[in-house]
Amino acid sequence: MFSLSSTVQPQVTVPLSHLINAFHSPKNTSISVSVSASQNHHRDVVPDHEAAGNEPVLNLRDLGLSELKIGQIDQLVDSLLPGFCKGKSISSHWHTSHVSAQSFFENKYGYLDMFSTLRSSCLYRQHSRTLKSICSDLQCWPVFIQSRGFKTLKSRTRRLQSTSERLTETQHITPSFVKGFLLRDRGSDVESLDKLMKTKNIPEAHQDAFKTGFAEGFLKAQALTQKTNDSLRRTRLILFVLLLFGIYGLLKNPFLSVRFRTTTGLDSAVDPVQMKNVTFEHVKGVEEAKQELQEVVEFLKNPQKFTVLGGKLPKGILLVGPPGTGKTLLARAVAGEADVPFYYASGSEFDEMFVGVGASRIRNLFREAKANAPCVIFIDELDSVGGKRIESPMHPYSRQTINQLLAEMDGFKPNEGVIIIGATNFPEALDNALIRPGRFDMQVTVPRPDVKGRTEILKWYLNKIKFDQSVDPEIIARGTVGFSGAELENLVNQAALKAAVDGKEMVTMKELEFSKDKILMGPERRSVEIDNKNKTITAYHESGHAIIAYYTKDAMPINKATIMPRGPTLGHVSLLPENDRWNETRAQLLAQMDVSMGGRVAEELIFGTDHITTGASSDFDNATKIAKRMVTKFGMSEKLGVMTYSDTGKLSPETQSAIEQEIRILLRDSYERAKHILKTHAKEHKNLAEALLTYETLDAKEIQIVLEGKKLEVR
Ligand SMILES: Nc1ncnc2c1ncn2[C@@H]1O[C@H](COP(=O)(O)OP(=O)(O)OP(=O)(O)O)[C@@H](O)[C@H]1O
Ligand SMILES: [Zn+2]
Repeated sequence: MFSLSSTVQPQVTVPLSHLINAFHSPKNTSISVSVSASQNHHRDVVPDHEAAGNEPVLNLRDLGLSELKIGQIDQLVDSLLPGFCKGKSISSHWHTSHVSAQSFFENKYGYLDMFSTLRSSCLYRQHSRTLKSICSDLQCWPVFIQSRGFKTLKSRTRRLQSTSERLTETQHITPSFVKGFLLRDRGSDVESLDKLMKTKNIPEAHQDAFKTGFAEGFLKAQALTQKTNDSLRRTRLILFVLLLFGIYGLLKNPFLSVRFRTTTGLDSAVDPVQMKNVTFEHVKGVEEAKQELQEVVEFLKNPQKFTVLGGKLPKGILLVGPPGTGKTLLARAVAGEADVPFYYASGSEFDEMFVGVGASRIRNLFREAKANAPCVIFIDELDSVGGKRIESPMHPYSRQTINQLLAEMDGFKPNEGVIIIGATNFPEALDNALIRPGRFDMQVTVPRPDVKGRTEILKWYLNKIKFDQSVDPEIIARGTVGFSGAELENLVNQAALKAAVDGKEMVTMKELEFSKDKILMGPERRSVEIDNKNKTITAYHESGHAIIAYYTKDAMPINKATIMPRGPTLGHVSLLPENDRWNETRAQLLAQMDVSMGGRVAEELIFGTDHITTGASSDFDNATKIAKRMVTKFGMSEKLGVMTYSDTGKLSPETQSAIEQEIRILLRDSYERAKHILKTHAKEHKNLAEALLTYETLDAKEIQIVLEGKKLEVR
C-alpha cells in the first residue's frame, strides 16, 4: 500500500506527503459516524471484502488514523483529488477538469460509461471502505488515465525526462553492457581478479590499470566473436547461393532434365523428340517391316489422300520382335521420314507405385500429342503397361493405367493424325482389349536379321569406323547366326576398341573375329596356366572335330579352330553355315553328330581308353539332342516311323525303350563313322594338332593348308 505514491504518482502526480497529510487532516476533525458501523452495512453488500480472509486488511486504523465517517471520506478524497467529489451527479463522480479524456468529446462532457463502471465497483456506493480498497481503486484510475489522448504538462515533462533517460542509456549501451556484465558476476569476477592480482603481487597503484586491461581484453574478445559470427553467416550465404546454382545447373542439364521429366510427380511434362536425322536409311536388314511402315509415313505426310475414300488408317501399330532388332529405331524413322514430332515413352514409366500416377502420365502424354498432331507416340515395352489385367492383390491398381491407355486410344478419331506405335518382345502377354481392331490393330514383325541383313548391318556400322579393305563383313555375318542389330553394332564397336588397345590403325578381320568369339563364348582367359599334357589333349580333341568336319560331305565348313581358353571352354572349333539354314537334311544332322563325336574319338584313339577325359560332355549333349529330335520329332527313324513323341514321360514303357534304343543306335553309328574318318586321316589329325599347339588359333585357310600337307607361313 505504501508504494501507492510511487504507483500513482507518475500518472496522477499526487505526492506522498500530500496523501499522508490528507489522511491526517480528517482525523483531526470531529467525526460522528464510525467507519466500523458503516462497515457492517457494507458487509451485507460486499461480502468478498471480508472473505479476503488472511489477506492483511489495511484500514485507516492501520495508518494510525481514527475511524472515519462517510462524509469524512469524501473530504479525504476531495483533498487528495480536488474536485473528485464535486458535482455529485450520478454520471460524473470522477469528472475532473484537470484530467483529460480519450477524445475532445469525453474531455468536454465527461467519462460517461467508463466512469459508471468505476463507480459501480467502488465509490458510487458511498460506503466507507478500507483504505486498501480505496487505494486499489486509485490504482485502477491511473491505469485508465495512462491511455488518454491528451497529456498533462507534468506527465509530458516526466515523459520527456524518461525519454532523455532512455537516450542516455542507449548512448552508453556498450559500456553499461560491459559494466552490467562485469557487475553481474562481480562477486566471482572481482574475486578471481583480486585473487589473480594477489597471486601476481600486483601493486595497488597498478591494479586499476590491470582491471582496465582486463576490460579491454574482454571488449576485444567480444569484437572477435562478432567478426567470427559475421564471417560464418557470410560463408553460409555463399554456400546457399552455390547450392541454388548447382540445382539450377542440374535442372538445365538435358540428360538430367529428361530423367527428372520422367520421374517427377503427377504433372510431369512431356517433350517431343524430333527425330529428323533418323530415317529408314538408318535401319538395315528389316526390309519387310520398313515396307509395311512406309504407308504409315505416307499417311502422316498426307492424311487427306487416304481418307478421301472414307478409309480409316490404323490408330496403333504394334512392333513385335526380340530385343535389339531395331523396333525403336523403326518408330523413330517413321517420325523422321514424315517429319513430325516423336513422343517417346517407356511402358515402365507408367508403372508407378503411387495410385493414379501412371494413368495421369498417360493422360499428359496423349494431351500433348493431340495438341501437336500429326505426330507419333512410341510406347516401348508395351507389355509392362498393357499386360493382361490380372486381379492381383499385389497390384490392385494396375488396371487403372491400362484402362487409361484404352480410353485415350478410343478418345481420338482415327484420322486425327496421331499414330501410336507400341513395341513388345512378348505379344502374347498383351491384354486382348489392346490388340483388337481400333487400337493396336496392325502388327509388324521385326525378326532377327538373316545373313543378308546381318551383312548390311555390319557394313553400315563398319562404315562408321576405320577398317581394313580385307575385311569381309559377310564372313562375320555367317558366323553370327541369331545376332540382333544391336549385337552386331556392339560387335563392330568392340572390334574398334580392341584395335585401339592393340595400337592398330585399322580394324581387321582378326579384331572382328576376336569380338565375335568374345560375345559368343566369353572373354579369353590368357592368364589361365594350362599344363602341356592338357594342352596336347585339347589340341587333339579340337583337331578331331575339325578333321571330321573337313572330311564329311554334309558338315558345315570350318571357320576356325583354337586351343585358347575362353569362357568355360578350353578350346573350340567354329563352323560356318554357308547360309542361314531354314531346313536341315538328315545327312546334315548326322554330319553334325559326327563332328560332335570327333573330340572324344580323337582322345580315345591317341591316348587310349583309360585316358579319355570329361571334356566331351557338351559334345555328347549336342549329339544326343540331335538324335532325339530325329527320332521323336522329325520322323527320321525307320523303326518308330513318321510320328512325333512330344511327351516321352507319358509313353508306354515299350515305346520309351524303343525310342532310347533308336537314339543309342544313331549315336553309336555316328561314333563309329567318326572313328573311321580319324583312323583314315590319322596323319592329318596329328599335323593339325601340332599346328594348333604351335599357333593356338588357326583360321579356315590355315587349316586347309595344314590338312593339304603344306607348311604354314611363320606368323
Ligand atoms: N536393323 C537395324 N539396323 C541398324 N541398327 C540397328 C538395327 N537394329 C538395332 N540396331 C541398333 O541397335 C540399337 C538398339 O536397337 P533398338 O533400341 O531399336 O531395338 P529394340 O528392338 O527397340 O530393342 P528393345 O526391344 O530392347 O527395346 C539401335 O539404336 C541401333 O543402333
Ligand atoms: Zn569337343
